[in-house]
Amino acid sequence: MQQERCSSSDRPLDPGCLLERDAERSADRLGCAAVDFPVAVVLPAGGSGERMGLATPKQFCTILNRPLISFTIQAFERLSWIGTVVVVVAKENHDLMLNIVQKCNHTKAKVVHGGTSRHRSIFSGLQAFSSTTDSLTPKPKVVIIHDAVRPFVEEDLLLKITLAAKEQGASGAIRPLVSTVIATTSEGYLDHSLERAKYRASEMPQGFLYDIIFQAYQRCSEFDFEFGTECLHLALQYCGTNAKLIEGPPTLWKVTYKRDLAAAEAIIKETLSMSACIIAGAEAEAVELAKALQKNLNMMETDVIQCAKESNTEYLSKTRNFIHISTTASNFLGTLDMAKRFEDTDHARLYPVVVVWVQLNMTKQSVDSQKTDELTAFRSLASEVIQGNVLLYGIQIDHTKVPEQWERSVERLTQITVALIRDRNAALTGQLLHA
Ligand SMILES: Nc1ccn([C@@H]2O[C@H](COP(=O)(O)OP(=O)(O)OP(=O)(O)O)[C@@H](O)[C@H]2O)c(=O)n1
Ligand SMILES: O=C(CO)[C@H](O)[C@H](O)COP(=O)(O)O
Repeated sequence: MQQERCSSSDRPLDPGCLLERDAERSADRLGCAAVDFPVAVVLPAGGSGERMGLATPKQFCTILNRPLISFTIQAFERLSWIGTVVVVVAKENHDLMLNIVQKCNHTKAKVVHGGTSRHRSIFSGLQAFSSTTDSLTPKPKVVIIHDAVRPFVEEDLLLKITLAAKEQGASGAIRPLVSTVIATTSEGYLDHSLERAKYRASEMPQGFLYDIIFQAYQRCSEFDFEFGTECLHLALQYCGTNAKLIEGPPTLWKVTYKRDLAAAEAIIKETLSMSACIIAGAEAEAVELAKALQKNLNMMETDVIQCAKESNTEYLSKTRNFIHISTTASNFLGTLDMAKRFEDTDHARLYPVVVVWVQLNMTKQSVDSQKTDELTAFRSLASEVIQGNVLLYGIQIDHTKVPEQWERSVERLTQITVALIRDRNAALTGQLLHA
């Protein structure tokens, strides 16, 4: 197997850690070493998403075929040092949530019913651990509370929050304020403004010694339950625990309005488009095209390999984008094999896998009937594998020995490939485009 790889040192970190990268694997090892006490999570997901203005509560809105809440659960579940993830939902969404848990295979998730306010829902989630009969949810030392609608939480921050909560009793993520906060008079005039540099926005996740936050909720007032928005405040007011504040990244923001869903989708798509694997076979022209494509795809981390053998599964953990170059007209058996394998394995369960079949035409001799058969077969394969979350596209490119013409074709091939990978548009699968 041949392997060539572009440098990745100047690339941004994954928001939401969608793919298992080396840095995360080592962070998880660090997490395991540093966290030698039980940690659990409560995800309040019992709201109705009024400000989103959709019939479906925002935590159940889908991004790339998967409910938003599943991304958030996965951000915790993938960490070996985190135990049970209690998901708190409204009673009427119980079955919906159980279906999501089953379909997305969220093995650490436990679903409980929430209340009429966020604080009531969080308290319900905490009570799941105080049951003496349920051995599935033993009481943790530290509990992380995180809004179900903040899908991009990374391991290093979770680790800091957890360790600070263990030391101080409470901890929370903060961000600098974007706008200045002002107080208004009852007549709608400016009363005074706060000195922005002195204040921070309180975000999530927050971490607590379980006993402290549980006691704070037991002691807090009906007014707190109904109108309060800050768990850290409850820990301070009712248990005298001053939270340690930790600055988090901008990706912690809460999906609140419709535009936030679009932004979350864009972040996920961008992250999934950061790498690709080009499978070129052994033929000289295909290898030449693979190298030209790799050079043009310089904004992505790319590997060129000869074949996608079952024994060689290393490439699977690195990317969810595959470009298969074949020179034999009408022969997409290799692509078929690969697409089927993704469908059969778990690789496409959480994120759609893109397979771009590049057909390098060495001659222009294929007759129209042959082309129609080929397209029909390709479309039927694409509609089959999309059931397993594999998005299959085709691009034809004519080989030419005229350098300028070839360069233009390769440039077009690059642009179409990038557009298909970035957009992950299900409606375009089964199309045979021409570069
Ligand atoms: N009774 C409630 C209300 C809110 N939440 C959860 O608390 C988190 C943050 O709240 P927010 O963004 O306000 O969600 P919603 O209440 O759903 O939105 P809105 O205020 O626009 O109605 C969300 O994950 C939401 O599902 C909850 O578990 N139980
Ligand atoms: O980040 C917070 C906790 O400190 C917010 O207060 C929390 O997400 C509440 O959500 P909302 O008030 O918008 O329902």
